[in-house]
Amino acid sequence: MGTMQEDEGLGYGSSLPVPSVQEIVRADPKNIPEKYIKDVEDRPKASDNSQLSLHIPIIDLSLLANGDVAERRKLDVACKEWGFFQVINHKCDEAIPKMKESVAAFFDLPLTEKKKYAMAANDIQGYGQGYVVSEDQKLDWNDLLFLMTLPCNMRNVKYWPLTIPSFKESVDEYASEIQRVTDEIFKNLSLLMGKEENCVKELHKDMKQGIRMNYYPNCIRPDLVLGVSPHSDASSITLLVQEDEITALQIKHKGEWIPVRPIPNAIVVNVGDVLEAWSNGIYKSIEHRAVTNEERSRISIAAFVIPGNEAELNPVETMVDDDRSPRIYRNDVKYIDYIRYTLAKKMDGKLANIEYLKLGT
Ligand SMILES: O=C(O)CCC(=O)C(=O)O
Ligand SMILES: [Fe+2]
Repeated sequence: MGTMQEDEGLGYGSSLPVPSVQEIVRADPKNIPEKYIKDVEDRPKASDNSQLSLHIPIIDLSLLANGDVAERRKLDVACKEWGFFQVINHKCDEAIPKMKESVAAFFDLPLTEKKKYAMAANDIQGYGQGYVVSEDQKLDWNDLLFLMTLPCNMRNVKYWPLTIPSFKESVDEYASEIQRVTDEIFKNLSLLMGKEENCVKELHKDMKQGIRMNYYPNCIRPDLVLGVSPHSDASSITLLVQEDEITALQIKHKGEWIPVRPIPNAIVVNVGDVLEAWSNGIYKSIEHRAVTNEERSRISIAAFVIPGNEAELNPVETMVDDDRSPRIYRNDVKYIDYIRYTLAKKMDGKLANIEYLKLGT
């Protein structure tokens, strides 16, 4: 592993150290420190739109892989109207449970052990909390381990808990299976965008994958806190696996928070800000958040597909039409500028981040 990378971090930004929520709950399950109690208007509401969850599109990857045109059209509608879909028949059925077990084994380690993989002051990789940039911001009910996983030369082993026997093997297998699913989705998106099938892949220049492993402790007052505050992802797409029995992820659809009810074994995929820009806003990067519950902790695993630093975020020319869809995104932003901008500010919903990519800002 190159020492340069170890010393300099990813160059994306950093996050301030805060206590482990898992330890706060372990010490006293009744204690919810003030810093985690959201302002009244930001708290999750009990009113529940779970009926709408039934309409979130389901995409069959095996049909996409067979060139099924109807399924490809479903993918188009999913990215335009929802920005979120659940993928079935992806053939990751062995890799997913192994990955979940290894992640659970990590969070089961004693705090002193986990701290050996703590984020360095200049990096977002490692064990810690996400997007903490100011001493007085409200915090999320979440601990995480973030690792760059692909390509292999991006890995920084000092953050990898290799004392867990299965960890590296599970992540290796999971990362490459998720890459296979990603490639299939990108092929289809390229065709939908009127391009050659390798177009979206090439737009990334040096495509990378980073995996955020989230641990959300249970919370005696789920009405006061959020597992993850509303945000959109600074990826091209994100592929998430979660627990089959707990509904926690919510997406903002037509102004309402809608829970994504898990389909056992499915992978939840969402459009990130980068694909929104490439598609000139035709595909939507949707705000989402996660809530907690009183009874059970929850693990989720989010694989972010990330372009190289030098990748340009210009809209693809086939998505721009002076009459029907004039260009609304800038032609002069590189990924590194964008990621630095987003990580430097508090994670406060989608608008602020995506605005940076739009014309006239
Ligand atoms: O845990 C979840 O369901 C959402 C996680 C998420 O949005 C993220 O890690 O970016
Ligand atoms: Fe997210």
